[in-house]
Amino acid sequence: MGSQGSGEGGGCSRKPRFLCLHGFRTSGEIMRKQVGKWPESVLGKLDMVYLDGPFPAEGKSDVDGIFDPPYYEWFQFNQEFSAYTNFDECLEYIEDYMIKQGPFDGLVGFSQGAILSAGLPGLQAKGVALTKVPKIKFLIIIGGAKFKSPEVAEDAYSSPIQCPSLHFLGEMDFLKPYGLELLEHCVDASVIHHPKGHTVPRLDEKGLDTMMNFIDKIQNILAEKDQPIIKKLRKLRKLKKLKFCQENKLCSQAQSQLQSNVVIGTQNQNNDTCPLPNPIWAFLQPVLSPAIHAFCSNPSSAAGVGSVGAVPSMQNPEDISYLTQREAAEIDEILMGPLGFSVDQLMELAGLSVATSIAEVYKPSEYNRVLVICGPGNNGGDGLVAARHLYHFGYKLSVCYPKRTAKPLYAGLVTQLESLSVPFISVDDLPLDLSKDFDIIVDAMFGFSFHGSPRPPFDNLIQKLVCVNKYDQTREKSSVIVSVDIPSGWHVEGDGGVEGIKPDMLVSLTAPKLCAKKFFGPHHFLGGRFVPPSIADKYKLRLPPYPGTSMCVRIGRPPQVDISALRENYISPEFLEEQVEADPFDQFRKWFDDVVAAGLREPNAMALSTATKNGKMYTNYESQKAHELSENPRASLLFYWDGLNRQVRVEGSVQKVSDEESDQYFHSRPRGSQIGAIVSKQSTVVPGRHVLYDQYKELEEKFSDGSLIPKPKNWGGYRLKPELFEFWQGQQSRLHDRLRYSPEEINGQQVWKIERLAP
Ligand SMILES: NC(=O)C1=CN([C@@H]2O[C@H](COP(=O)(O)OP(=O)(O)OC[C@H]3O[C@@H](n4cnc5c(N)ncnc54)[C@H](O)[C@@H]3O)[C@@H](O)[C@H]2O)[C@@H](O)CC1
Ligand SMILES: [K+]
Repeated sequence: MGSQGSGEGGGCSRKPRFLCLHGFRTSGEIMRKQVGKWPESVLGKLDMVYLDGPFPAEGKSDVDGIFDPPYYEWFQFNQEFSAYTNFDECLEYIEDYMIKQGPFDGLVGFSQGAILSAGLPGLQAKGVALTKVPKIKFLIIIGGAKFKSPEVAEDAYSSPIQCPSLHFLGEMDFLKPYGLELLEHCVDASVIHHPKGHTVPRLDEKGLDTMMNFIDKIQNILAEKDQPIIKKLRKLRKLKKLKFCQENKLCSQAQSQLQSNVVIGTQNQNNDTCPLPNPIWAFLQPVLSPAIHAFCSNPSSAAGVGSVGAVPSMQNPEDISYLTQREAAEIDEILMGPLGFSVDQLMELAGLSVATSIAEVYKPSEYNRVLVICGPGNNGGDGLVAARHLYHFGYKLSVCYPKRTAKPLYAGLVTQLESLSVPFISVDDLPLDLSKDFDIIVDAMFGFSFHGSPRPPFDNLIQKLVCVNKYDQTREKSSVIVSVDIPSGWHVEGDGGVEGIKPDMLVSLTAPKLCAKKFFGPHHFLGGRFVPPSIADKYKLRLPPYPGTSMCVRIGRPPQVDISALRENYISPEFLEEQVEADPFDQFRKWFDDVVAAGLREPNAMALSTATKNGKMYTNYESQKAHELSENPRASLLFYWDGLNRQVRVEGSVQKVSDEESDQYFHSRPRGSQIGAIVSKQSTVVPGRHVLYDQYKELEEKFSDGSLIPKPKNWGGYRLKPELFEFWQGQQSRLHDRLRYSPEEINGQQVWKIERLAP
């Protein structure tokens, strides 16, 4: 009575298993043929089992002469379809089959089989049917509708259908209006529209795309459900990572800054990056002690104190969740309904994310003139907020907002911009070629509520943006287009190709929408850091974590760059001999204060470089620093402050500090760092991170009573006595400032000689 498909079970990559319920007075075999029109790329991904209805056809079949008998029916009904016969028997029959041949993940139904399939999850939830088999997780409904029997319908639709469902709606299908009613009742529905009538249609390109997305989605859900252990492990790993990072605060930014400079700072190796411990103040107060301490955990290797926490990023776009239009709107409703957010709040955060994403990629020194084009809805509101933040970040803003929304929120956003003297430009006053007047064009016209084709004046504005791409092909430095949430004019789910705007950057908000799969520009960012776990869980969102306190995170790989073309054109204030402090310690303190005031991370991070007697610098050998220092007790420290285009290099002689001093400093550090120093036998090979972590946990427990953590014997500090300073500041056209302070004796007095060096 049933006809098996190409099943295979077990494992996390198993195919979703569907029980297929055929149409009235047809059969499992006929349905197999009907569905057989779908390509192998679909059928090969599903395990379909075709079951015959329990009752032989009691009358003529519509497919008589088209498909061979026998024909079956699931239950019988009166003329109005309002009363059923043998319905309970039908339910029992299906349950019985599912017990014997299951488990099944979902149901595929056509016509009467579709009405039945779509009603079963509700009946199951009510405890009326399928009580002895696992919950139905997915539905594929072809030419379906709701039950007409009020009695059955009451049980079947007492709550919305929660499981993911895919609905086929035929333009010519007499059941289409009822199919739409059913659709309304489904919480997580995707739809394939087709031009045919009441039939199982072939899949056109668009339909195939929707089907593949649906299959992807259910496979992911199954993988999650089938892998609770892996999930737990992943969670555990995340937790461990978080904990470890919290206790080892050396920022990766400092690391990369240092690496990007001349001195390569590889922790534990010849050139160390280490946050300067508290005794830096000894250096900053030269009267007391003109020396720098570089504390290292192992005098035989002289290494840094922190650990480098990698900034998390989601490199593979395939690993990310994409939302349908419906899901995006639903999340919006949940956030602003039960979760208590207001639209102003979300808009502010969304707009800030857009501004920070832009600032991360396009520096105001190079891309200064920004035009924000705002649409009539919330996407336009995000644009207005982003414009305000960009203004404060140092960009020169203009806004085009042709269809203003008469709500206080929007009026407020406009007033805020007007008070900053940001010009509002009408569509007519925009130049023909936007790329002449603007470096960045922010497309905030339409977001996830866009439907159909753009109406005036947005049709023209979108056309203008399409032209920007064209004009710019001839220019050396092109203007860039940044789209907020969705490239305006694109269908939210990516249907119908992506003919229009081709943005350079897309900032997806909350989660990328399906159309973002077709974004191939160089910069895809995610913003809207307000999604609570309840939503992430409900929609099974897989999104990259935001690094640190950032409001945005890059999705996918950063664009490939031509390393030889990497060149920063620095803009810095004057740095003249006449203006600098006579004493390099004072000058250092001044710059250090600027760094602190600018809020740069880890201002005290530095690279320590040693040299052997013959002056050769080492970088990546097994740790030899202490050995080298004993051979040649000279070293150089490098402070690199990227945010201010500044760098200070200090050279001098190095001495070990007293054991008491090391001991005192060791115990001034957080207890986590103290334990970390014991655990890390610096520069020795470790079999895996877990070894360090386990030892760490063990010691943490041992010292959980607050007792004194003994300083490891081989842990101590070095003091560098500065003998030469070089202050560097990046300037335009690579005419950087370099001022060197070296000691000189004049009339028997030691003074600092200041000389400018060629860049
Ligand atoms: N949680 C969220 O989901 C958040 C969403 N936000 C933003 O809100 C956007 C969605 O906002 P809305 O729902 O207001 O919708 P949109 O901003 O996408 O656009 C809706 C407006 O566009 C008009 N429109 C639709 N199709 C059109 C067409 N073919 N021609 C001309 N006009 C058309 C509508 O009449 C309406 O005025 C998101 O994309 C995102 O940018 C953020 O503000 C905050 C958080
Ligand atoms: K947009």
